[in-house]
Amino acid sequence: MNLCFQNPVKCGDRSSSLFSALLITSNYKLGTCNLGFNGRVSENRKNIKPPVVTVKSVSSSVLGTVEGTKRNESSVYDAIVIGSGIGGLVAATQLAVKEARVLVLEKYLIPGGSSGYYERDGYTFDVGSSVMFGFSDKGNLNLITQALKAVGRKMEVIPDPTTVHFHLPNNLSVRIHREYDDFIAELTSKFPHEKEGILAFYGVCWKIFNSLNSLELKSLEEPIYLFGQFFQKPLECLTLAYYLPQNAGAIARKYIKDPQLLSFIDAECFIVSTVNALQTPMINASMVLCDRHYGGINYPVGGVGGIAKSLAEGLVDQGSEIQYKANVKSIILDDGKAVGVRLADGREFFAKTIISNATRWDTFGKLLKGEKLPKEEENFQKVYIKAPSFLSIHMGVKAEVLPPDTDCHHFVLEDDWKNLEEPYGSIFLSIPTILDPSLAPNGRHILHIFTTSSIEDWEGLPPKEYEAKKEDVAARIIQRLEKKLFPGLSSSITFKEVGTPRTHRRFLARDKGTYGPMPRGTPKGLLGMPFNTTAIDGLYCVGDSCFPGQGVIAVAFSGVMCAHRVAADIGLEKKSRVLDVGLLGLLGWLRTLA
Ligand SMILES: NC(=O)c1ccc[n+]([C@@H]2O[C@H](COP(=O)([O-])OP(=O)(O)OC[C@H]3O[C@@H](n4cnc5c(N)ncnc54)[C@H](O)[C@@H]3O)[C@@H](O)[C@H]2O)c1
Ligand SMILES: CC(C)=CCC/C(C)=C/C=C/C(C)=C/C=C/C(C)=C/C=C/C=C(C)/C=C/C=C(C)/C=C/C=C(\C)CCC=C(C)C
Repeated sequence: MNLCFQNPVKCGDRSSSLFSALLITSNYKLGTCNLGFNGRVSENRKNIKPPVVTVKSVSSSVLGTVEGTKRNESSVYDAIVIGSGIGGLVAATQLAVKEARVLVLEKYLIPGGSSGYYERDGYTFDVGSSVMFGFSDKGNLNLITQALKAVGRKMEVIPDPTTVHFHLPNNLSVRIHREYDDFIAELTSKFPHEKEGILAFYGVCWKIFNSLNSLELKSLEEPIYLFGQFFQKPLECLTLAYYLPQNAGAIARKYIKDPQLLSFIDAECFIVSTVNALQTPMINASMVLCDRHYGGINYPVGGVGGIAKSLAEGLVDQGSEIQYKANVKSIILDDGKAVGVRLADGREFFAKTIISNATRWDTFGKLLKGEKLPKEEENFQKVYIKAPSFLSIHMGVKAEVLPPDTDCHHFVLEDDWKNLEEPYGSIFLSIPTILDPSLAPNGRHILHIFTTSSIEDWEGLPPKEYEAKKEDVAARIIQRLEKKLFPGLSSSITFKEVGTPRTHRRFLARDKGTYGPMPRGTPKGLLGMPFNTTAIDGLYCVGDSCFPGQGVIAVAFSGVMCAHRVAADIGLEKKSRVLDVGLLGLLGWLRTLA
């Protein structure tokens, strides 16, 4: 079966033929899905009409001056966002509430990217993760809740009592309880001789988390804000600066000696970073290892896809726009500055700033193809490689196959710790219907199973062999779960779709279907991770190939940071040119040390 990710209706034609057919090459009105110029729009923007772009020639050079393309004031947006993943949507909505005029261009039919959804046979499947950090009503780090609130949205959520149930070698079984004390009690019962080490390691995580939670989160590339935070919260900022270049594994080894416990901490890190603890930045580890107990993991009623839908609606309420089936093929440069984008169907749009939610590899390798790769991007690609993609199995099963009290999320690594980072070595499993039964027909559960897999394993196969291989690999993964967790699983399946790295590449437009950036060696914590500005004037990146990396809450933070930096650059926030030059230079230099 060919998996058609995310399509909420049916497996549809994702080509731009519809738009190509509609394309008129001169003086055409740009149709948008929704042009709701209502909401909090300033006086001088209230009467803005849908923009009219006069296009004399759609074949102007992507690399040089945009000859033959006339841009009038009203056709120029404050920002164009390429892609509507959570990173792109948060950047767009945060700018829109600052009264910027934003246009989001999404290749697919619905918003959300990896955080989208699709519906089949009465099931609503989350495309990606169902584990939502940052979705509580507490503190400063609930970035998903805050992003929705900024555009007047709130989703009903269901608290998850157990973040993950680990099933590990030597029959080590650990549940990550919502209550921190319950989790510590369970872990120390398995490793009583390491009680002090456990408390010390997770204690450092809390120190970092509490520092993060005390800050107002904005762009670390904007000096007025950053110096302001250092002035108001010097201890917390110094704590964060101290841990910025450090990794979780090295800190764990200061306190913990038991090799099996250290492997458990590797697994804790692997599920959020796809690498072991020695390669996982301590700030990121602290964020997830504590937020799950502080705000807790909360699942949105109706599925994860509702987050992106709500953000997209909120964006339109603010007077900005989103267009679907809008496949950006290139970024238009004018005298070295990013000024617009060109779509696969030939349409062009212009803006003061361009924000790419495509990965940095796609942005610089495809959307700016032919341009010399800037030094900063070369450095990024030296330090980070593309993490493998996933093989995903979305299934509907008869409810009775799950024992009572089954947890929602599981991580399975059966026999050998060495397999943790191997392709197909470990298995992630989410059963969101444990929390929200409305996602499946009565008497059924959803099982979303995923395991790391590389595109190289799936390329060059004729269609029949590709289909057969999908079935074969999926059957073996299902058998492993049947053996470890749910006897009778194979015979209880009522629906099954299998996606491969090729599916991820096709539907999420991510180079090699990558899950995100992964350090080539041992990184210096987060030091080498680029922020949002790029070497191209007017071009910004957002999403998981920006600081702080993979994860829905992480890309939400990158969206918040990006919006703040862009707002400062287009005059919607305070900025100091002199301080900017100093800070951006310093950060660029620090990255070269990573
Ligand atoms: N890849 C996965 O399987 C997976 C699974 C679970 C969670 N996640 C997490 O989701 C997060 C990713 O969020 P994100 O915001 O960085 O991005 P994203 O990949 O979720 O979204 C990017 C969006 O940009 C669109 N896009 C890309 N190129 C385009 C183009 N040229 N023109 C128009 N649209 C284009 C895509 O269709 C997609 O909707 C990461 O944190 C990742 O860890 C990923
Ligand atoms: C600048 C300089 C130099 C200095 C300064 C200092 C300072 C002030 C600093 C600051 C910093 C900051 C603020 C930072 C921040 C950070 C953050 C927010 C981070 C975050 C992070 C997050 C993350 C990483 C997340 C992630 C997550 C994830 C990935 C998830 C996933 C999940 C999954 C996959 C699921 C699983 C499942 C199963 C098991 C089934």
